[in-house]
Amino acid sequence: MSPAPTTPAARLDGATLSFGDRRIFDGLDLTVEPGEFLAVLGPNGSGKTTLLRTLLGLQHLDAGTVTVDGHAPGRASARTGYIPQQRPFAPYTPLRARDLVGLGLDGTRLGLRVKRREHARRVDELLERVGATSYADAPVGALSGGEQQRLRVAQALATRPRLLLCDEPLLSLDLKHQQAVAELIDRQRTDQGSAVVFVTHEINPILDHVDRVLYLVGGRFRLGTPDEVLRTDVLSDMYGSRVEVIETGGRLVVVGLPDATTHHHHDHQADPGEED
Ligand SMILES: Nc1ncnc2c1ncn2[C@@H]1O[C@H](COP(=O)(O)OP(=O)(O)OP(=O)(O)O)[C@@H](O)[C@H]1O
Repeated sequence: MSPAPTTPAARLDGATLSFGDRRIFDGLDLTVEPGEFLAVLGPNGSGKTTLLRTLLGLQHLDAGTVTVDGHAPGRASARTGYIPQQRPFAPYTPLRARDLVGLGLDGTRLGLRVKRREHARRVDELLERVGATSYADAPVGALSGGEQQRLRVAQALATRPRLLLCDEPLLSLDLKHQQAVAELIDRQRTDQGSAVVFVTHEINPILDHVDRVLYLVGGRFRLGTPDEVLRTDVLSDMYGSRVEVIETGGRLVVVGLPDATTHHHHDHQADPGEED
């Protein structure tokens, strides 16, 4: 049974969460419509990954509600695709490219388990979709970062998710691969109406695809189109100091961000498969 077309892909109502005395979300309301591309921006530690974990059902809120495609998030795993932050595979990882993509199908619930031939056909289709057919049988550890990332996209698309959660999927890719991976993700929403929630530090590679931006800073948020949010007055207000947004050659450059907001990573990765 497919849900009514108006069911939001994801919805947070009054989401409130603190870790100790650190407020991450305070009355966050967010509705992501099917087919919408939402970029999530903000400095280190502002709660971007925590937002994805909330939508995966891995992080409980102190108050407020969350639904994914109209259901509690933990119950929506087949409706949710997840591209985790990029960690390169170890050189001798005993998986071929096609095995990795197949894991995206195997992870679904028992009743949905597909027959072997259908499984192989679907893996081939996914490999082709991300342009990975030529290295389908290569060991994943031997592939370049960009090739590995294409496979992760294919894996996340395996269940034709209603909601695609992406945690900095362009990190450490060169410009060409950034564009290619961004386009693959974007195609999923235009072809199949998936909503995309895309965490990033760098808006420019996806600026052409983005419908709205959620900007998180210190427990506060702003939500709107890139033009509404990525502005000198809005960001200066959020950071509480002068931050300038300059547009140059179709790119947005943000100048004057406080020091603590330079790039850096946490390593609390989640495997949504564990929840099933
Ligand atoms: N389970 C947890 N327990 C305690 N603190 C946590 C937990 N999960 C996250 N935090 C803290 O909450 C804050 C937000 O973390 P989160 O990883 O969501 O930030 P982020 O915006 O994704 O940051 P980055 O850009 O550095 O990846 C951080 O200060 C982090 O240390």
